[in-house]
Amino acid sequence: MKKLFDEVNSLDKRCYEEFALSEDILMEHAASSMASYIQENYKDKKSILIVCGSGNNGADGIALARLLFKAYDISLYFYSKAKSQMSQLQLNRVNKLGVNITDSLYEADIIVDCIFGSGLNKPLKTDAIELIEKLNDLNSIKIACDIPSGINKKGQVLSIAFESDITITMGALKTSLFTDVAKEYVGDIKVANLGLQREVYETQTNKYLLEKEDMILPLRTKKHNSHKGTFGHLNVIAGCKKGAGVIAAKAAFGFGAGLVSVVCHEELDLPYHIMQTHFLSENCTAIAIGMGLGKYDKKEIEDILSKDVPMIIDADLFYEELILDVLHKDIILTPHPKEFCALLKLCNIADISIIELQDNRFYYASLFTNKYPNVTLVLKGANVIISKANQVFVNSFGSSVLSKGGSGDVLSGLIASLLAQGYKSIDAAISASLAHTLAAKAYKKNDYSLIPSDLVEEVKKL
Ligand SMILES: NC(=O)C1=CN([C@@H]2O[C@H](COP(=O)(O)OP(=O)(O)OC[C@H]3O[C@@H](n4cnc5c(N)ncnc54)[C@H](OP(=O)(O)O)[C@@H]3O)[C@@H](O)[C@H]2O)[C@@H](O)CC1
Ligand SMILES: Nc1ncnc2c1ncn2[C@@H]1O[C@H](COP(=O)(O)OP(=O)(O)O)[C@@H](O)[C@H]1O
Ligand SMILES: [K+]
Repeated sequence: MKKLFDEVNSLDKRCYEEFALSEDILMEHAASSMASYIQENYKDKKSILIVCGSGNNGADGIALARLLFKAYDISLYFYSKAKSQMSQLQLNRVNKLGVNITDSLYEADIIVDCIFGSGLNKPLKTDAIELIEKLNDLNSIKIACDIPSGINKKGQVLSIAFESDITITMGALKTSLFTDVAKEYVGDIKVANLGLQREVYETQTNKYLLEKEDMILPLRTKKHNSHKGTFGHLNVIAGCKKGAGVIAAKAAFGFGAGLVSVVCHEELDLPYHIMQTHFLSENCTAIAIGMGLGKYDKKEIEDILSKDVPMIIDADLFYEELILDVLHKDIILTPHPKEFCALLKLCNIADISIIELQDNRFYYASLFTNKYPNVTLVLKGANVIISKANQVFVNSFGSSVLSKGGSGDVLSGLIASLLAQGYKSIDAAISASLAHTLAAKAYKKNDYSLIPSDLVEEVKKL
């Protein structure tokens, strides 16, 4: 996993104070990382338009113009006059070289957005909105310097933002690049070193971006003397919408649980390898409950929730007060944003709209897991936030391939399967979430066509 930071100003400050690096050195490395990236990846391209604002994000762009001068046909466009000390210094340097400064926006092969970076501190004015709109309409390769202009430090987009293909971010990865809203704009994210190796530049953090290597698949090869019970017995509680529980059960079986039973009073038409019971199995090693629950018998659900068995809770139960009785336990919750808003309200943490939540996902996820430190929260979305106590992990591998009914049930099944096989809650949540999104990534048919069973088939091949 890679470290994530809410801000890097303090990290830059440490470079000046502890390592005697100057702002000029840091900026030279920032610009030079962008120059190398462009030269390595776009050898065949000719023209580059660099669009600058008045602060140091603009200064990065002016320095980039100097570094690529003569290697490409470079033009600088100024949204506003160079104001910061560094941008004036950089401007002085390019003026001496004779870099072209233009007042027209044209479709260069590459556009580099250096209008606003971490200093965006107020809503965009109309002229900035119009500028970004025009840039977005151009059919160029689009690179954002540090962060696409229009995204603020919290990862919010108040009006519009630059739609980049690549964001080259300075020093370290920031949480603002991993909100659901930002995902529409950031493209591929690269990190530029600022004159120090990343491990030296970075300090401690409690937030991490998950990588493929963080997925630990159930390993059977070390368990030779095994039988089905070795790999756990999952009980999935089916409710009114029985399909949800059945999807979860199938996903769980495909992900390694030795036995999977669906608990339901009505007779179900299940595949032969999935069992049905009317009550919890004596030997069950994990429970999945909530998906498709609908109307239920309160006493029966209370009884199930009171069991001392690893448990994942999903969907309809986030609207029920019953859930308050188990939030002190080591359980996993997998709400989507609407369900999480309902849960926050039930817990008296906040009464907020989905928009407010989506604008502050990290904040509310942490508020919740700080209040309930034994719970592992999997807050679903374009970038899934997994949090326990004060630790936060982000899974950014998902895509709209997953925007289909039933995708969440597959995720619940995968998590439940790992719980049944003995994973700790946080490990089950991380590995299953990665398996879920990487399976979707591996799906090769048309984006729109995925059904839950396709996802399970891809999970089997990971
Ligand atoms: N620190 C370092 O060592 C390194 C920093 N680096 C780079 O510096 C960047 C941060 O630079 P920064 O702090 O100068 O801020 P930046 O993003 O250029 O914007 C500030 C300017 O924009 C203006 N402005 C703001 N909002 C506005 C609005 N809505 N509409 C209109 N104007 C608005 C604001 O105006 P003011 O608030 O003064 O009115 C000010 O003039 C960072 O992202 C990275 O690229 C790298 O080189 C690595 C080393
Ligand atoms: N655009 C997207 N990008 C990434 N992941 C997505 C996207 N849309 C949906 N997902 C994922 O798909 C799943 C949907 O879950 P949910 O809404 O609970 O579905 P359901 O209840 O119908 O099974 C979540 O894991 C979510 O993170
Ligand atoms: K920018």
